[in-house]
Amino acid sequence: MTEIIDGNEVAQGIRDGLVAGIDDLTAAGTTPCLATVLMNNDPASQTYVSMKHKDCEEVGIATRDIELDPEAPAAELFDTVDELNADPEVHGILVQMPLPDHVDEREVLRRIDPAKDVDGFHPENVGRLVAGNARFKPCTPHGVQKLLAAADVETEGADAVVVGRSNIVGKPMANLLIQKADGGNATTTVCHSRTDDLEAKLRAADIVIAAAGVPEMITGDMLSADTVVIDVGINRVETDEGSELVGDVDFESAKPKAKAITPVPGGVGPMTRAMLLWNTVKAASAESGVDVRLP
Ligand SMILES: Nc1nc2c(c(=O)[nH]1)N[C@@H](CN(C=O)c1ccc(C(=O)N[C@@H](CCC(=O)O)C(=O)O)cc1)CN2
Repeated sequence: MTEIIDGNEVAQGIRDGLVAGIDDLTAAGTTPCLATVLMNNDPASQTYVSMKHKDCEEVGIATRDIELDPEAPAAELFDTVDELNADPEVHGILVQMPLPDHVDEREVLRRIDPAKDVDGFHPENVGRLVAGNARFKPCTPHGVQKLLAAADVETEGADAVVVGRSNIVGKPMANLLIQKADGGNATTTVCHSRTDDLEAKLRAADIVIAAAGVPEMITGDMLSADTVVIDVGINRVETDEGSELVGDVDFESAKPKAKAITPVPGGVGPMTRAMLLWNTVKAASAESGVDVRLP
């Protein structure tokens, strides 16, 4: 019987597991605080940011909610980041992606204080992750690791295939899977739009992480029996009945082939949010010197 890995349930467990540490930090005079900066009018981004704030409120993390006009000059965003970097009450800074075309994303990410970079996208933090000494693991791949662990999926010795090579998911995911650490030690192949014979690579995989951003591109006939399938894609598509969210995996055809599979929605998305809280608590703990146990 195929296991459906419930991301909402695993994320709730992470949030519950953070509360004691947040209470300890707050009692010691440091309430963890996440600042989000939104500079686009995309309804999906607005939803994600408001969900992040709601999650923070549930566990006792304070928030700052900054919205900038998408047409404002890039300097306004840089100034905002500088102010948040200098604010001792802010422990985590998240600039919601995507940014408007006139803003250089790399320049923004370089500007965030690496100790407050709870997305883990600053070059210093990317370098630390690659070197096996991560400060903040990027939230989506970290969430995938937690989902695999919750489903008792052994990565050590497994053949893992990551489909997608983005800086946010594909590259850090592959790096985590090859680390000499829990949730790593997998033999990892990264596939992308120029990969020859993707199907052969997928059929040879024990674990498939789909993060290509192409709706339902991976179908059941491309998979071997008993593959673990983690679907990172979150694509809004139009249907006769309106619009719906689908993953990069065609869930209905993949489910009977898979040993375990994540749904969309309710799979990786909630974990991305939960691991953002995790990183914010880690940042507050490091800044205050108060050690807390992280779930
Ligand atoms: N600064 C960042 N920007 C973006 C990131 C990121 O990690 N950091 N990732 C993505 C989007 N993302 C986070 O912001 C994100 C996507 C989806 C969800 C989520 O909870 N999805 C739900 C469905 C929500 C809905 O109903 O629309 C689910 O899958 O169940 C959370 C976060 C791009 N930008």
